[in-house]
Amino acid sequence: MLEAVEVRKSYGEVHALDGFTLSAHPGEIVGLVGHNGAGKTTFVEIVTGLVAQDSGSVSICGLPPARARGEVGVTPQHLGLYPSVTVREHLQLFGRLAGLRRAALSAAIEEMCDSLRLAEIMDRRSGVLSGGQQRRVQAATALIHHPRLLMLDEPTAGADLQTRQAMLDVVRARAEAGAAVVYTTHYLPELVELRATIAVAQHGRIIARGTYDELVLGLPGEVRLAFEDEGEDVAISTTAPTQTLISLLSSTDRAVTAVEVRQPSLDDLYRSLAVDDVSNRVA
Ligand SMILES: Nc1ncnc2c1ncn2[C@@H]1O[C@H](COP(=O)(O)OP(=O)(O)OP(=O)(O)O)[C@@H](O)[C@H]1O
Repeated sequence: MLEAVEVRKSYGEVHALDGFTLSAHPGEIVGLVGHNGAGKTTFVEIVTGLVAQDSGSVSICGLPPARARGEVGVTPQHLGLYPSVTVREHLQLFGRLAGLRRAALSAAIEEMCDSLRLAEIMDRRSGVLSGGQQRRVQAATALIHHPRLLMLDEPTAGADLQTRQAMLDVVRARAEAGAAVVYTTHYLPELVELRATIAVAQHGRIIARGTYDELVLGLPGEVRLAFEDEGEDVAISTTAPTQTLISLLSSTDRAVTAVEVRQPSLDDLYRSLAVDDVSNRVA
């Protein structure tokens, strides 16, 4: 579905992509993660045909990005809606651009209205919507034509719990229906919920690729206990936080006032891969 091999893109001396190789298969959700400046958005821009790579190849359903636009749905990181245009008009516009007409267009608008909970805002102009509502509209414009490849660049940034859940549900449903999805995020629990595979980007290349179990399971999380007495809190780094908590609770006589269980996070993953937080390598 999506095959990108050794893609390079520089802006002056900044190597935004420096041999970026990634594929996504039908039905697969690839969680693309990495520190700020790792090259995620640049990759999304190249796959969606907004930016041309300097070298390397990108193919979508066997076609280069410029000829595969109809196969791709994209939610850019920065919202790109027309402030004076209503939600309904956005969906009509994007649906028509994708070739939907009459009954098929109406059915697609209805589907987006239901799955992304847009009913109450359909006739409001996008400029007056909240950030989370705008995120849902943006997602609807990307999904309306059932593209075979979804490029979703931090689609839940700033979204509340309800919006996030609606978005995750619809993305998972699209993957189950056979779409390939590239989903960038800074939030690991979303990828767990999406049952995504994970690709870690650093300095414009993918440095680790695998399932959650392969990359994250087994990394240490943390258990913390606070006590009623004046004694110190206990904090233990452990690969089995829940079991550790149970055994700590059953082995102490002190009165516990608070417990905290932290599962491994993306930062733990980056640490395990020795990913540094420095932006880009410069020539
Ligand atoms: N149009 C541009 N002109 C100049 N430099 C750019 C441009 N677009 C991206 N860059 C640079 O390329 C590098 C990669 O940026 P990119 O936005 O792809 O990172 P990212 O992984 O998406 O980061 P974030 O998590 O912050 O969104 C950064 O150093 C950025 O400053």
